[in-house]
Formats: sequence, structure tokens, C-alpha cells
Amino acid sequence: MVNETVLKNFFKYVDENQDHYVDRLREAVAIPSVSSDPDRREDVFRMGNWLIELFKKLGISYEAVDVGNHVMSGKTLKLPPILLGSYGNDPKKKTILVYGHYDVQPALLEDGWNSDPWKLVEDSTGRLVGRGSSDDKGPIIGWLNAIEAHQKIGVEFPVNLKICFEGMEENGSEGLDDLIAREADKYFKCVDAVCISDNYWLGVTKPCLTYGLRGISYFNITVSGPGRDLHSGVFGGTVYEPMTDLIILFSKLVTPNGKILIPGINDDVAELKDEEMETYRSIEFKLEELQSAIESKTNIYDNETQTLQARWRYPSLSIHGIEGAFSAPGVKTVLPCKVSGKFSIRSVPNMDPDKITACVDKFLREEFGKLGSENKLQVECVHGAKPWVSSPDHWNFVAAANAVEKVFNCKPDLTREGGSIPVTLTFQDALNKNVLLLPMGRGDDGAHSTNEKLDRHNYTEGIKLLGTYLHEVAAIKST
Ligand SMILES: C[C@H](N)C(=O)N[C@@H](Cc1c[nH]cn1)C(=O)O
Ligand SMILES: [Zn+2]
Ligand SMILES: [Zn+2]
Repeated sequence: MVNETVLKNFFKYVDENQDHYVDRLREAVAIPSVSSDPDRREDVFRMGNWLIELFKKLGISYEAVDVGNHVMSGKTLKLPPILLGSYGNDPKKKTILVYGHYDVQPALLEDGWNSDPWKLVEDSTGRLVGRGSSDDKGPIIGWLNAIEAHQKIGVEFPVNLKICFEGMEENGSEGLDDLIAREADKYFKCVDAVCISDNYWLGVTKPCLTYGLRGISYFNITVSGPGRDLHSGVFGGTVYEPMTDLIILFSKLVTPNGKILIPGINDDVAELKDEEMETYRSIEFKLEELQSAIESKTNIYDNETQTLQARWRYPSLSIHGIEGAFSAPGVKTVLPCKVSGKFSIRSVPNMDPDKITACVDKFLREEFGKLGSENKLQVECVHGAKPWVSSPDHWNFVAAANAVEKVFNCKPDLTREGGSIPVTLTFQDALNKNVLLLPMGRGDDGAHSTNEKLDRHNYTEGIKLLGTYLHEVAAIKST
């Protein structure tokens, strides 16, 4: 049984120290730890060091594992350290592994932010706006705040905690799978279950536990031809233009209503069974919540079930951008000599990353051949991760559901997630343990988008939720 007095004191302490936690998040957001930008790599290291200082303050023993180098945009860069922390080592207690990431997506004021993305600001409704607030700095700091609160109220921590924080999640989690394989029987040996707080509620009111993720295959397709950028007046009409070829290729990938046109891609999608249909009926989700999150009525489907299915159990293809293309304001009449188009495919059971790459490569080469262009095409899958679906019946999920009831006074929805957290399946397979996704933020947080936020309420209740989950884990029979 969980000691209710302990929880009451813990909740009270968290409530009374909210501003301290917000200040801590503010410090973290101020470090622009963008893993996909070579010029920001030092900041990713700075963020790792910031966490190490907090580990030291909280008495968490740690190792900052150097996982070597990688090449990005032609530059050899050091990979940020993977932080492995241990808090407690009592053989009578369960051991929970928590994972999160300290890198973030890029953000520029001119993308449409209402304030500097690296300065956490709180609006009048308690929205804490700043890059990484929800994805994933709020949640990772949430675990550490929960430890600190226990120390301050003088309460024994209910479990042994193993921590794995990486700085490359938004850029393919390089080095992590190998480290987990190496450490499965060492650092990760005593782990009883895994908890990841790195996704979002479905809507804005109801907490959820998540048991599925889509996979991702991220592609770069480069079309090159002329030896340098050219004047379109002087050379336009006389040369094969890389941008024209690329746009034609892009136009062949997907229809406006999301149907992927690459032969073979949809072949392995798991069949929809009656039991799965049942799972959509009980979920509290309204199209209005989606429309509010996307700030428009540009949704493809006019009902909730099809919308959820499109997000969770069918693949999607999104076009993200073109490197090398002129994008600044003004009228530059350039003809770019080399452009790289970026798109990704979110995959679902039973799709396989290698087969996806083979289908994409074959299709693009065939379509490029049809253009009769003298330019060159290069197709590269930058990173690929498999989808993941697990069973929410495990004690790990039951403990989390109990915690949701204690903190939010309601039963959580059981959801799948449209996004990807590549390491989830790795942990499940390498450690042979249950993995639970326990989100802190709301569906309208705008992760990866402009004006990303984490509501103060979600942050503070989230700290309580993570701590209470650990108490529930300690109290539950784990057979
Ligand atoms: C759900 C998680 N917070 C997240 O945002 N994951 C990213 C992972 C990724 C893969 N390539 C680049 N980023 C995502 O789903 O896009
Ligand atoms: Zn993310
Ligand atoms: Zn994330």
C-alpha cells in the first residue's frame, strides 16, 4: 500500500516549490541543445553538463558515456554523451529505468515564434513557452525534481532509479542502441521495468498511458547538376534544373489527403481487427481538440476514429524541407545547382525499415529515370526506427494508472502515439522488460512546432505523477 501521508507531503512540497521548478526549466530551455545543427553541438554538450551538475547536487552517481563521433553535413562531430545515472541500490526495492532526451528540435524566432524560443516565458494562463519545455526538458527535469522533493521532505525514495538521458534523440539516437546492447547485462542488469516520459496526452484535459509508437524512416534525396548556382536569366531554359527535378519527385510521393503513392509501402500494414476497433470507442478525444492544436480546420477526416487510426496505425509521409533552396525574403533569381529534399515516412506494424528504404529507393530512381534529366540523384535513408506496440496489462501500466487516479482523479486513456521514440523497442528487446510511456504534456503543446509550451499545471502535476508512479511501482505485486 502506498503511504498516503507521504504522498500528501510530497504533493504539498511540489505545489509550494513550483516557481523553483519553473526557474530550473528556464535555465535548461536557455541552452539551445539542437542536435541536428552542427553549430549547436557545443550547446548539446553544455546541456549534458548542466544535467551532470544537477545529478551531483542530488547525489545521483553517474557516468557520461562517450559514444564517439559521427559525420553530419560533411563535418565530423563528437556525439553528445549518454548520461547513465543511478539513484539507490537497495536489493529489496524494484529498479525502474527512466529514459529521456536533453536535445531539442531547432527553433528560430523568424519561424513564427511570438517570443525568443530560448527564453522561457509564462503567459497569463500558465503556459510555459520555450523550445524543449515539453519535448523533453520538462519531463526529464521532472524526474530529478521528484528526487529532490523526496530529499527535502525527508522521505525514503521508493525504488532504485536508473537514468538514461541522451542528447541525440531528435537526430537518430546515434550510439544509443550499441550502448544498450553492451550494457544490457551490466548497467541495465537489475532493471525491472522501463518508463519513458517523452510524449503527450491526446487532448488537453485527460492524462493517458501510451503503449504504441510509429516508427520513422527519414530520407534525404539530393539532386545535383550544374557546378555552381546560376543566373536564371542567363541559363534558365538551357540547363536541367535540380529544383525542378526534385519538386517533380516530391509530387509523386503522396496525395493531398495523405495516401502514400510509393508501391509496396502499404503492403505490410497490419490488418485492422475487431478488438482493435473496440479500443477507439472508449477514448475521450474530440476533433475540436485536434483543430485547436493545429489552429485550423485542415483535418483530413471528419471523425475521431479515422483520425486516430491515421495517426497511430497507418503510415504517413511528410515533406519537411529543401536544403540548398532559396528561402529568404526578396526576389533572388538564382537557379540552385544542388538541392536536398527531406521527407520522412512514419511506419506502423508490420512495416520494416529496410523494406521501406528499398521501396523508396527503387521508386525514386524509376521516376527520376522517366524525367530524362542529365542531373544526378542520390537517395539516402538518414535514420530508420521500427514501430512499437506493447501490452498495457503489465503491472508497470497498472502502477501508472493508479498514479494517474491519485494525481488527476480520473482513469487514464490508453493511447498509441503517432511520433517515434526509437529507443523504446531497443529497451524492450535488449532488456526483455516492459516499457511504459507516461506523458507529461498536452496534445496542444506544439512539440517540434513554433511556440512550444508546457502548461505549469502539467509540469507540477507531472512531477507528482512521476513520483507517485514510483510509489505505486514499489507497492504493486509484480508477478
Ligand atoms: C515523440 C518524441 N518526443 C519525438 O519527438 N520523437 C521524434 C524522434 C525523431 C526521429 N527523427 C527525428 N526525430 C519524432 O517523432 O519526430
Ligand atoms: Zn521531439
Ligand atoms: Zn522527445
